[in-house]
Amino acid sequence: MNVPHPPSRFQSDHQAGYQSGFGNEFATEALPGALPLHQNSPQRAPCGLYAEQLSGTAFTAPRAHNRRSWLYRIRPAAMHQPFRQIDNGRVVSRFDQVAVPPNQLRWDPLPLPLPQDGADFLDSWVTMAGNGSVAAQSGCAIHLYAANRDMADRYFYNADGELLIVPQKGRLRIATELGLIEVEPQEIAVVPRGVRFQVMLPDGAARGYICENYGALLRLPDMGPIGSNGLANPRDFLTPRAAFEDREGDFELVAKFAGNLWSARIGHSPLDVVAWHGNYAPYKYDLRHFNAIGSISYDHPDPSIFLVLHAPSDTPGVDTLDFVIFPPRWLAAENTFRPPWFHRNVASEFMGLIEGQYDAKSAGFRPGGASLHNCMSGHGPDAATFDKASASDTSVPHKIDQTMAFMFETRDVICPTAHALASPQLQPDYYQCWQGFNKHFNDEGTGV
Ligand SMILES: O=C(O)Cc1cc(O)ccc1O
Ligand SMILES: [Fe+2]
Repeated sequence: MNVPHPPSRFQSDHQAGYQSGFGNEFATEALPGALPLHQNSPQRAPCGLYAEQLSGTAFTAPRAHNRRSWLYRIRPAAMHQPFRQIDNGRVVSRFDQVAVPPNQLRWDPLPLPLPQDGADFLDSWVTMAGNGSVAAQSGCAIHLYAANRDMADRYFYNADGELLIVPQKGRLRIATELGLIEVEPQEIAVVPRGVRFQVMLPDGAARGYICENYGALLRLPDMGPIGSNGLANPRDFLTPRAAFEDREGDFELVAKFAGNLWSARIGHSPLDVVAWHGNYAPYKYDLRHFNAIGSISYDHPDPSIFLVLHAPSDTPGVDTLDFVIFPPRWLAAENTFRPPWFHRNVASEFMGLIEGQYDAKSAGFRPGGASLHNCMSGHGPDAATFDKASASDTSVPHKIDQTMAFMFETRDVICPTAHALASPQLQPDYYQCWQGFNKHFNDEGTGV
């Protein structure tokens, strides 16, 4: 049933403004005086609003990691009809159902939906792979989206994890309870577990990647000997100012909870938070601001040097999830094989490409595509890249430009879904890129 609703009236104190800093204690109000001062839960909150706490970590988490926000809203979040289970579509949350091949895997980009097969951001999720467990709050799922419809009159929240959204094509306008985030390709957005939101597509269509992090909240890495500056700088992370819509109608609230999708009717927009304060909030980051650090002498550092955000495990130094990028940068290492080397890792690697070409692959890894190299599966430069880099002049620096690749790297094996293994986008001949290596070996002792 299509009931016309009044147009969205999204009100913000600074429509285009964000607050800067990673995990800061923010305070923001879309109406002057809506935020109570010096107390969270006054007997009667200002402007007739309801006060509500949203916790992202245990109440007793150490102060440095404790994340919660206080929301001052037109109606409490509890006010909606009961949820009923709906079809999960192509969203998968269990990864123990498929025998995981140790093969290197690569996929072409997902086609955008045809106009007649309209799909909004949420409809369009296709789970490609994942690990861990929603119930144990550890691991992650990796989804692709390819959408061509706004999420009009429906809203979503994910109780299973925070969402790291990596647009590859088209902008996203993510209206959340805590304010509006607009992202374009080369930017990322993170929507915390539980935060309700709606996604609009200003360009009519959009495609990208989502990492659903079931584990500890993503955070900035410690930097050790790098020092106090570099990599992703905290002030480049932007959190929206309070913005709200006061909108009544017959709307849908979709929840992802315990691995399944659920739908409830709601008679008002849940994006009705007029003011909030705290440090549990969505944010965005422009990957082009990443301060890439690399070798200025010889050899190629481990890709952990390009870590943007990570979700630590309970084992010091071992992450459940790393988000790593391969941005434009100068390569200056002398007498060095400069592209990614051949390797096998204990960790598992799911890669995507936002723009351009990735320096380990001469062809076949396309923007919007994906690759998966699991625990101890050999991979690295393809034969053409190896030949070129082995012959290049390393006495001069070389700029890798107009590219942005990324990697979701995990401690646990990344298990592809049945859908991903049967996908028409799967490249059956990917292994061929490592078949053309010539034998250079000679036993006379001095190289090739
Ligand atoms: O596999 C890849 O292309 C990612 C990667 C890049 C690199 O420079 C070193 C190791 C690594 O896994
Ligand atoms: Fe790798």
